[in-house]
Amino acid sequence: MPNALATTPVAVTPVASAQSDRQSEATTGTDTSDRAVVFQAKGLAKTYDMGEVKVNALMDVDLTIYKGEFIVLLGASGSGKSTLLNILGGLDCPSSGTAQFAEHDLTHASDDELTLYRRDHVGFVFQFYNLIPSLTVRENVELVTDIAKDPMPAVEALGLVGLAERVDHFPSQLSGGEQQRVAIARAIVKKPEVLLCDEPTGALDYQTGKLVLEVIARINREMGTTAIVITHNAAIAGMADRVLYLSGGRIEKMVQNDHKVAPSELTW
Ligand SMILES: Nc1ncnc2c1ncn2[C@@H]1O[C@H](COP(=O)(O)OP(=O)(O)OP(=O)(O)O)[C@@H](O)[C@H]1O
Repeated sequence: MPNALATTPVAVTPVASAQSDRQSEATTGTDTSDRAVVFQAKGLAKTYDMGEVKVNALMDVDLTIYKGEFIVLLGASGSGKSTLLNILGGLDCPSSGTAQFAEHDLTHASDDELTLYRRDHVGFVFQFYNLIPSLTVRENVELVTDIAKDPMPAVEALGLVGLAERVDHFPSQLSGGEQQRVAIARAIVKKPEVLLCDEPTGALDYQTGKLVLEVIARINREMGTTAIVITHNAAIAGMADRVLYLSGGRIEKMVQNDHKVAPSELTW
């Protein structure tokens, strides 16, 4: 089987991209033409076929995401946010349309190719931290450094999330916010190009949620990691470069923020 991820070159022309991007650029006057494209989706659709019932989770999504952007995905429950994130992260495949990561074709990739794609390029953070309770904080992060191509030391990643002093503790000895920061360290230790976060503050209180958002913003700012964050909290939109509003499986609106707000300044 051809290695679609490794071999499919794609001529990407950012300005001639999605209608919704043109709408965003027209609205904000932002010129993104000189920036590298990380993700490009065209006519993306996902239908879950449940026999008699078909669920159109995603429809007609055109989207271009640029290197280093901080994107927030907002939308009602069931609007397709996780479906879109999962396709971009190689956890799911579209029913039609195309999705590209840089020069890699995600649409026709095999399971093995998607596994390699996720391993080499993507860091995931979910609402629940999924740490292994019997391993220390350092060992949880080293699970990734053991298989990654060019990781940073686990302790360095834990330093970036402010947990250098806690490396020999077990998850049960940490608060929820600290465990989520370990999960972020585990996601970024392999220096992924993209960090995909599905409701990373969903299980956290106000102050702890802000701390976790600060960490994600710092990774985005200091490592240049493209970040896409799903949230139900509209206040978080203020920290994004660009906000995508999903409704009924479609991108309803995109808004470019002229000024980003630091998470510490957000209120809700
Ligand atoms: N594996 C699946 N099988 C069938 N339907 C699914 C599946 N996954 C998602 N869906 C449906 O697709 C639609 C979009 O779901 P998705 O999880 O992407 O929404 P969401 O915006 O992330 O919602 P939430 O904010 O509640 O997490 C929903 O109607 C959902 O029920």
